[in-house]
Amino acid sequence: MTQETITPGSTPDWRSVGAVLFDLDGVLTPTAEVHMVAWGEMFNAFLATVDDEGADTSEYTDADYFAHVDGKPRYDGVRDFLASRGIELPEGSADDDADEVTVRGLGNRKNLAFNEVLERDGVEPYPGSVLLLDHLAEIGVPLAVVSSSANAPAVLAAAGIADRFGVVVDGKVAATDGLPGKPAPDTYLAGAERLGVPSSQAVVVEDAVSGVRAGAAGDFAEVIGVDRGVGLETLRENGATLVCSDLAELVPGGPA
Ligand SMILES: O=P(O)(O)OC[C@H]1O[C@@H](O)[C@H](O)[C@@H](O)[C@@H]1O
Repeated sequence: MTQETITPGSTPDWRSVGAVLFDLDGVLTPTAEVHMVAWGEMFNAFLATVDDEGADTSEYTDADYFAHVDGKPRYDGVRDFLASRGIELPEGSADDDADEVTVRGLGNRKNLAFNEVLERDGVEPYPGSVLLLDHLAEIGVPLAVVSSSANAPAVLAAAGIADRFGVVVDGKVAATDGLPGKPAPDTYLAGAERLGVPSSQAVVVEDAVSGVRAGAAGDFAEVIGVDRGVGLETLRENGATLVCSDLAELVPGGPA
């Protein structure tokens, strides 16, 4: 795979693509921002309670999100961030109540905050992403969503785009089927397989470092990185073969 940046007039040849596998949060909907706020509130409240000289309890920032949490399954994000600060908690169980101080308890706490915002504010898809979905539907390319989030079906429904995808591999599907989360390629490979398309003919579209790594670890035709804050260079360095700032740039004849 070679690396390119979208330039005016150079869009992928979508008619030769077997399928497109989209990440959701930050690619189709601006919900990465909702996740970021919910994680920040939860982690900073938690860090304020940590009394351990060996732990780094300085403020959790967006840089922590991009480095340790973005794109990963919920509890992997908690575990990886805590490890970066020298903090280890018991795992807990998936149905821990959100008050318990465990990896799962903290993840559940954040999930309550995320769902509160989703219910209160709703969500609109990125207009540029809808333009690309429209184009791909018009030329008949099979589409899947491959998201680490267990909330993906609720977000797709709230954004009014659920019916555009033949397959959704979300955090719950991955847990049920025992699929390792991003940065492992397994959820993307499962998306292609469920659409009945060889992965080598499928394109991955991602905004997170863990996600472009997942794409690069599979044998996909292309890994497109969309920069929503991670940075074009970082996306490239981690395996994106093509980078852009908005999916409208990938629509033939669209804004470049
Ligand atoms: O907690 P959820 O909704 O299952 O989501 C897990 C992760 O899903 C990813 O899609 C998001 O990029 C992350 O921010 C989020 O933490």
